[in-house]
Amino acid sequence: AAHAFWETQPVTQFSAERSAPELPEGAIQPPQKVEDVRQEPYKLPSAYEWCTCDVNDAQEIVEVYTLLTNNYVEDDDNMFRFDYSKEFLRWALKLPGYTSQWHIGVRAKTSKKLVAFISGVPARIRVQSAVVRMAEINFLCVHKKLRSKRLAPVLIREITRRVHLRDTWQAVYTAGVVLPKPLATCRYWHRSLNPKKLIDVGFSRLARNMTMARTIKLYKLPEQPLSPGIRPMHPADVPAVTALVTTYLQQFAIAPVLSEEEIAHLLLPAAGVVSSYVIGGEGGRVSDLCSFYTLPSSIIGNPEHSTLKAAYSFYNVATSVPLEQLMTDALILAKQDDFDVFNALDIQHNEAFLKDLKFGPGDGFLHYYLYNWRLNKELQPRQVGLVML
Ligand SMILES: CCOC(=O)c1cnc2ccc(OC)cc2c1SCCC#N
Repeated sequence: AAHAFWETQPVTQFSAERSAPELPEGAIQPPQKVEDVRQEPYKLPSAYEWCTCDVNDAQEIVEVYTLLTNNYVEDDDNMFRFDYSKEFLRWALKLPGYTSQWHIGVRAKTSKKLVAFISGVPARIRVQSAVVRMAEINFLCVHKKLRSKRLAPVLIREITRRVHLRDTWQAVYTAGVVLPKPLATCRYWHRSLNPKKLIDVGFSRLARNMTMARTIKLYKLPEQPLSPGIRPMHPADVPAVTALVTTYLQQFAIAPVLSEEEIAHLLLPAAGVVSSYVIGGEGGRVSDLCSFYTLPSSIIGNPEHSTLKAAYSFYNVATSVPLEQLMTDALILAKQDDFDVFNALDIQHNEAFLKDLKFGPGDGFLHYYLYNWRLNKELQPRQVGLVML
């Protein structure tokens, strides 16, 4: 049944033979007009109704948080479940140009309980040389008790309809599962900052020839950053950081095109949400940037620890110091903020520092997908510049 759904969608099918000549790259569907888009919402099972979640409403953001913290993505061993905070969700869903029409909920008609959610935010994504207006689709979640009721395909069709109504015909999304057809398949790497806790929860194991004391020593970091002059980013840095990031992202096959407003929203430090540090260059320029976002996870069923404090590598640009040194500073700054682990995908230039900075490969993959855009060749992780929250 899952394949039946994806076979109806404008995505590259698995069956796409190594046809020669290859089908043309770019939009899969012919251009459509907004006035031809279906006006009515798709049909839900009779006990449920659509709603639009107002993330500015204190109560409604709590409902979205509660649904996700109890029912969103878990790792394969059900050891962790993402615990996106309310502040993080507001930040991720209120990107410049957002519309609450793309913050879609499903409620039980009787109890009015929120039982499912899917979101989209507008983005300009460059795919090779084409800059395409897209929706970044995220936070697809169906309550555990309503799984295999085929609600996810209805949520996907409904957000597609609402995205079409705003004259947007492409989307980008990621998933830990393989769907037709990955644009790129990336791997998570983890750098212990609190090795004892990661061993306590059973994520890491003590190496047979190592004591706990030796293991703690192995992951120990300096108290202070190595790069002279590294400091938190502040509003006056936005133009220079936008220039630095824009130049840096040119080299990747898929990357966001970010305005100053989007750089300000995404990168200006927000406690418990996103941390960004810069090294100043001459004349108000910024020569280096490192950033990471805060995404805790619930630790499922552990008597000793309930939450894992995880930092996720975001956008990092090194032009005046070695990338390894800049990322070591990111680790030091994350450790100072009491993070237990620093996570990074093998995208951007990350392969250059993962092993040397003592990251270990995770057992999870993150697949990137495009909706209604064909690329004839799968990308290598190092060709990916886009980080999805
Ligand atoms: C200690 C290393 O693992 C994680 O940080 C972690 C935490 N929470 C999760 C929740 C759901 C989940 O579902 C795939 C994975 C994790 C992971 S590993 C993959 C993310 C990264 N890095």
